[in-house]
Amino acid sequence: MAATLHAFTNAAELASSLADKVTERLSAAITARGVASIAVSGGSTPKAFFQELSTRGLDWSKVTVTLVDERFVPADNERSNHLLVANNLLQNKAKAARFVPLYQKTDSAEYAAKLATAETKAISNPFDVVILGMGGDGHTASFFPGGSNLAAALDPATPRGIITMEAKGAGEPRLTFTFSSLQDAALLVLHIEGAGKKDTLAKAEDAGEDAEMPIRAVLRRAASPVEIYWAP
Ligand SMILES: O=C(O)[C@H](O)[C@@H](O)[C@H](O)[C@H](O)COP(=O)(O)O
Repeated sequence: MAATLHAFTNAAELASSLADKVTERLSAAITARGVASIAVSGGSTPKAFFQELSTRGLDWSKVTVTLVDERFVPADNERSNHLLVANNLLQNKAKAARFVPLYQKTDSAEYAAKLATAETKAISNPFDVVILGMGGDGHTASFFPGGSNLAAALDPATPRGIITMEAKGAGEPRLTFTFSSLQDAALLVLHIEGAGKKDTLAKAEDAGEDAEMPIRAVLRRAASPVEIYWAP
């Protein structure tokens, strides 16, 4: 499906525009179905956007927020995406939203993935909004090049749900929604910032295997149009 680039002068302008777009989509879902869902990525890029979105006026009590992926660490660990979202998105008006974590206090990431799949099954699918990030190596979600479950994660036949991923550069074991869970969101966004990520995107848009730069699976095979939000 096609990708559209939305380029902004600076990160603040991008954050405000993306917050408006997401608010519009979530509000439309609430009007249509009475509920809305959004899955967001972690990392450093989305902080300003989360803070902007947290101030927007919509019926947050009807919104379920979850994560595209999570590090297998508890929510009080500084590497936790849950902590990032709690501190930057689930505040102000967005405090009223329901949050569904991926991390589960279990002995293994595999068992946590099983529990998280059951926990997240009830969230509307497709998602109303998915916000993806991208690493400099072309990973997105926890679809890392060389990842332990990369083929399964990117396989459109893999059922919706959470699987584990281990990879060099990923740090702890990861819990990630599969490609099939994310690729048909009503609003599918790739949020990247900086010249380096723009270069990575250009490389990803070139020929090559999806497995080499997993963001390619989204750019090439997502059922939904990919809205790329970029600022220098
Ligand atoms: O858990 C994570 O780290 C994210 O889900 C991951 O996919 C992130 O979006 C990219 O690694 C980009 O991270 P930055 O925004 O920090 O560059």
